[in-house]
Amino acid sequence: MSSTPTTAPPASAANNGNNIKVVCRFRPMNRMETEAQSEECIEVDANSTTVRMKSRLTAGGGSDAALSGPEKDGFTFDRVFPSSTRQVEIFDFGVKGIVEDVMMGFNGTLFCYGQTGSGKTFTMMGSDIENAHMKGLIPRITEQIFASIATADGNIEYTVKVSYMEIYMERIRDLLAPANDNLSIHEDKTRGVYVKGLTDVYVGSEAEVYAVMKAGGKARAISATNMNAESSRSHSIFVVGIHQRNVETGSQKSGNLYLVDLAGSEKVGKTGASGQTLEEAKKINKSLSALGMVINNLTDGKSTHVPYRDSKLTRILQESLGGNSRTTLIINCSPASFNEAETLSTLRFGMRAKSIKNKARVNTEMSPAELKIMLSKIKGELVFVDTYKDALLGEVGVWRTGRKVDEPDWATEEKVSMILHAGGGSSGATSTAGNIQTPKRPPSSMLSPALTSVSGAPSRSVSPSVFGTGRDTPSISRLDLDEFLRRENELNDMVAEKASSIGFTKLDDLQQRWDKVAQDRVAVDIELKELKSGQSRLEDEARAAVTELETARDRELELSAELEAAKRHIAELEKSQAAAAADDREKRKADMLAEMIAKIDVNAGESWSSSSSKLRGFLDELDRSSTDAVDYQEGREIIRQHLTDNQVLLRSMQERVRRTEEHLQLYEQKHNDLEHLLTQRNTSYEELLGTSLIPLQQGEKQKETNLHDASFNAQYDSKRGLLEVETSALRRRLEAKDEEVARLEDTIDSQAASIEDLNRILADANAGVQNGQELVKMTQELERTRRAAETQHAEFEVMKRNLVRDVTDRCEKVVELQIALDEYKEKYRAIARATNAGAHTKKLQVLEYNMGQLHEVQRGLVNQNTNLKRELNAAERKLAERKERIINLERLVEQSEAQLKLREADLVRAHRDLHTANMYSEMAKENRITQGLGSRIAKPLRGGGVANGLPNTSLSHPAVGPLPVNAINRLSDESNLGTLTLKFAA
Ligand SMILES: Nc1ncnc2c1ncn2[C@@H]1O[C@H](COP(=O)(O)OP(=O)(O)OP(=O)(O)O)[C@@H](O)[C@H]1O
Repeated sequence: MSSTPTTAPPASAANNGNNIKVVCRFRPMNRMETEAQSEECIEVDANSTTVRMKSRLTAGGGSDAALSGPEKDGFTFDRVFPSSTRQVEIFDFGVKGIVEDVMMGFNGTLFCYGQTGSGKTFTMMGSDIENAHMKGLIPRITEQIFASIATADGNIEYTVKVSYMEIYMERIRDLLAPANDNLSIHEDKTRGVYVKGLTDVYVGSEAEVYAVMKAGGKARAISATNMNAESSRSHSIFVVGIHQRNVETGSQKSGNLYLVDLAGSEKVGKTGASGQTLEEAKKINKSLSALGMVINNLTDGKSTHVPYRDSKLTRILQESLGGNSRTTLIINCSPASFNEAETLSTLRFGMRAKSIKNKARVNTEMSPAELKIMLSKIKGELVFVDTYKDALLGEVGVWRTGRKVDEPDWATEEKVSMILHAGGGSSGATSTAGNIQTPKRPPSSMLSPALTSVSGAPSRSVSPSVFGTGRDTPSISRLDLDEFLRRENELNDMVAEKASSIGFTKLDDLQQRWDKVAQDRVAVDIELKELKSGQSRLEDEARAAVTELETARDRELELSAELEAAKRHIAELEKSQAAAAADDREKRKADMLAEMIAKIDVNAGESWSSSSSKLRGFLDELDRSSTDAVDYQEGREIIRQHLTDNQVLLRSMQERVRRTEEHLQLYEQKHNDLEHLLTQRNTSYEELLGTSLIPLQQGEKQKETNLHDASFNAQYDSKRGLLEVETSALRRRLEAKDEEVARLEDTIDSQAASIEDLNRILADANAGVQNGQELVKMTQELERTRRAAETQHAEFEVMKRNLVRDVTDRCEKVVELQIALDEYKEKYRAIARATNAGAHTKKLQVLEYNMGQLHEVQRGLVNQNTNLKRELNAAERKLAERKERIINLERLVEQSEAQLKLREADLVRAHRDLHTANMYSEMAKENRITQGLGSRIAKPLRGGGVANGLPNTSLSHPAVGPLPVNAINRLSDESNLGTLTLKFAA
C-alpha cells in the first residue's frame, strides 16, 4: 500500500492559506523584572493582532522618521495575547485547528520560540497538568485527540502513538529510553524525515499520554539559571502519530503532530551561565541561529538553498518549515523593559516566520480496491492519450508527405474518445472495484490517417518531504535521490554507532577518571586541610601581630601625650623663665640705675639738695625775721654762715663749670680736628681732581676715568655727607653745651650777684644797726633778695633736673649694656650646662629615643602585617583555586555517575525488554495472548461515532478483544491512570 498525499485544504488553513500561523504571547512580569523596576515596553492594539514597542530601541536613531516597517507600524501576527491571557484561549485560537488537521491526516507542528524564561514550557506543558486552568497545550491537545476519536466515524480505526525526544548539546536523546542519547536522523520516500530507533509508545487514553509525558519529562535536561529556576537546556519534541484506517474501504490516513518546546535563547551575561550551562547555552544559541537561517532563506525569496542540515533541530523540523505540515508558531515574550532587546528580537523572528509558506497534504494510503479503481482509471486515460497521440502522429505523417488533411479528418479528442467507446475501450470510469477492465487501444485502422505507437508513464513526483520545496536539489533524479537517501541513512547510522561505541569506551575511561578523580580528591583534601591549618595559623599570627600593633600604638599614643605634656611644661617654664628674666632684668636695671644715680648724687645731688634746703631754711628764716623781732646779731651770724656755705657751693659749682668748660674745650678740639680733617679731605680731593684732569686732557682712557671719577665722587659725597652729618650733630651738641654753660654762667653770675647782695646787706646791716627804718628797708631788700634767690633756686632746680636726666640716660645705657652682658654670660653658662646634658634634657632625649624605637617597632609590625596579609591572600587564592578544582572534579564525578546510572538503567531496561519479549514470544507461540501487550504494540481504537455520524459511546478493537489498561505501566508505576474511558469491543 502506498501513501499518497492529497492536496485538500486543511481545516485550519481556511483563513490563512498555507502560511505558518504565528501567535505572540506575553507572560506577566516576573519577580526579577518587578524588582528591577521594569516597565511595560509594549502596547497591544485593540484588535489584538499588532504589538508595538513603546521605546525607541526599535531603531538606530530613535526618531520616528528613522523607523520603518514593523518597528514603526508594529508587529502584526495572527493574534497577540497579552499577559492576562488564559491557557485555554491560546489553545482555542492557535492549536485546535491543527489538531483537527492532524485528525484529517495532515502533519502538524506547534512550536514555541522565545528567550529563556519567557514561558515556552508554561505554554506547552502548563504549570500543572491536572489543573484545568493551568494545564498547557499538550494536555489539551491530548484531550482533543481522544475526544475526536470518541466522536469519529465508527468505521474508522485509530492508533495513537507518542514518542518524546530532546536535542541536547546537538545530540538526539530518546526521553523514553534515555540511554539512547545519540539517535540519528533518517529520511526516506514514504516516511520523510524521521529519527531512527526512537521509542514509540502506543497509547489509548489521555492518562497514558500523561504518564509518558511525565516519564519523559523526568529525563529532561533542566538547570537553574539567573533567568529561570528551571530552564530547559534542550529542545524537546513530543510527537503524536495518529493513524486511521477505514475498516470498510481499507483506506488509511496518518498525521504526525510535532509539539516542540524550544530551549530559550539567552544572553549568557544575563543568565549567568558558566561551565556546563555555558556550553549548553552555546549549543542552544547555535541551533537557534540555524533555525533563524532556515527561516531567512525560506522567506527572503532569493536563496536557492535552505540549510536544514545545519542542525539537528532544523533537520527534524524540515517538514514543519516550508514542507508538508500545518504549523503554528507561538512566540513567547516578556513585556518588561528589562528584556526589551530580547523581546524585539523575538518579534522580528516571528515576523519573518510568518511569511513561510508550507505545502500541507493529507497523508493517505488507499485500500487495494481503491488502488485498483485508480489503476484502471489511469490505464484508461493512458490508452486514450496513446490513441490520441497515434492519431496526431498519423496526421502529422500525412502532412509531412505534402498531402493535405481535410479538416473533418483532423484528429481531435472527441473523435478519439468516440472511437475508443465504439471499439469497447474503457477510460476506467466505468470500471468497478471488483471488475476492472484494462482499456484496449483501438485498432490503428480506426485512427486516421496513420498511427505510430509511443508509450510513456507519468513519473511519481519526488517525495515532498525531502524535496517538496524544490530548493534543496532541484535537478536530482529519482534514482539518484534513492541512492542519496540510502547512503545518507547508512552514514548517519555509522556516525551514531561510532558515537555510541565511543560512549561505551568512554565509560571505561570515565571509570578510570573517576578513580583518578577520587585519588586526586583525597590528595586535594589533605592539601586543603594543610592549607586550612596554615591559613588558621597565619590568621592567628596576623591577629597576634594586630594586637601587638595596637598595644604599640596605644603606648605610642601615651608617650606622645606625655611628650606633648613635657614640651608644654618646658614651654611654660621657658615662658615663665623669660618673664622672670624680664622682670629680673627690669629690677636689676632699676637697682643698678638707682645705685649709679645714687653714687652720682652723693657728690653733687646731695650737696645741691642740702644747699638748696639750707637756702630754703635761710629764706624761711628771713621770712620769719621780717615778721618777728629778730636779734640782728644772731641774724648776722646766720647770714654769714649761709654765706660761707654758699661760697663753698659756689666753688663747687665753679669747679663743675670749669670741668664742663674743659669738656667743651675737648669738644671744640674735636670739632676743630674734624674740620681740619674735612679741609684735608677737600684738599686731597681737589688735588686728586687736578691729577685726574691731566689724563682727561690727554683724551685717553676717557671712559675709565669718568667711571673712576664718578665712583670717587660718589665715595667722596657719601663721606662728605657722613662727615657733615657728624659735624652738624657735634655742632648741635656743642651748641647745647654752650647754652648749658651759658645757663650755668648765668646761674653763677646770679649766685655771685646774690652773694654780693648778701654781702652788701650784711654791710648795710653792720652799718645801720641802729636805724629801725633802715631795718625795714633791709627787710624789704631781704624780701627782694629772697625772691631773687627763689628764682635762682628754681632755675637751679631745672638745671639740676636736666643734668640728672642726662646722667640717668647714660646710666640706663650702661646698665642695659651690663644686663646684656650678664644675659650673654647666662646664656653661655646655660649652653655650658646644656652640653653637660641636664636631667631634663636627658629625660627628653630618653623620650625621643623611646619614640624612635617605637616607630621602628611599629614599622616592623606594619611590614609584618603586610607580609602576613600578602601570604593570607596567596593562601586564599590557592584555596579558591583548589576549591574550583574540587568543584570541577566533583562535577566530572557527577557527570560520570549520571552516565553510569543511565547505562545501568539502560541495561536494566534492556533486560526487562528482553524478558518481556521472550515472554510474549512464548505466549504468542502458545496463542495465549490475553493480556499484557507492551506499549510498543499497537492499540487500535475504534471511532466512537457510528458510520452515519451519530455518536457511539463504545470504541472497539477489531481483533484482539479487551485491551490492557496497564499498557504503559512500564513507563510510570506511580501514574494514576484510572480506568480507560474508551471501551474496546471483543
Ligand atoms: N503566562 C504565564 N503566566 C504565569 N506564569 C508564567 C507564564 N509564563 C511563564 N510563567 C512562569 O515563568 C517562569 C518561566 O517560564 P518557563 O519555564 O515556561 O520559561 P521557558 O521559556 O520555558 O524558559 P527556558 O527556555 O529557560 O526553559 C515559570 O515559573 C513559569 O511558571
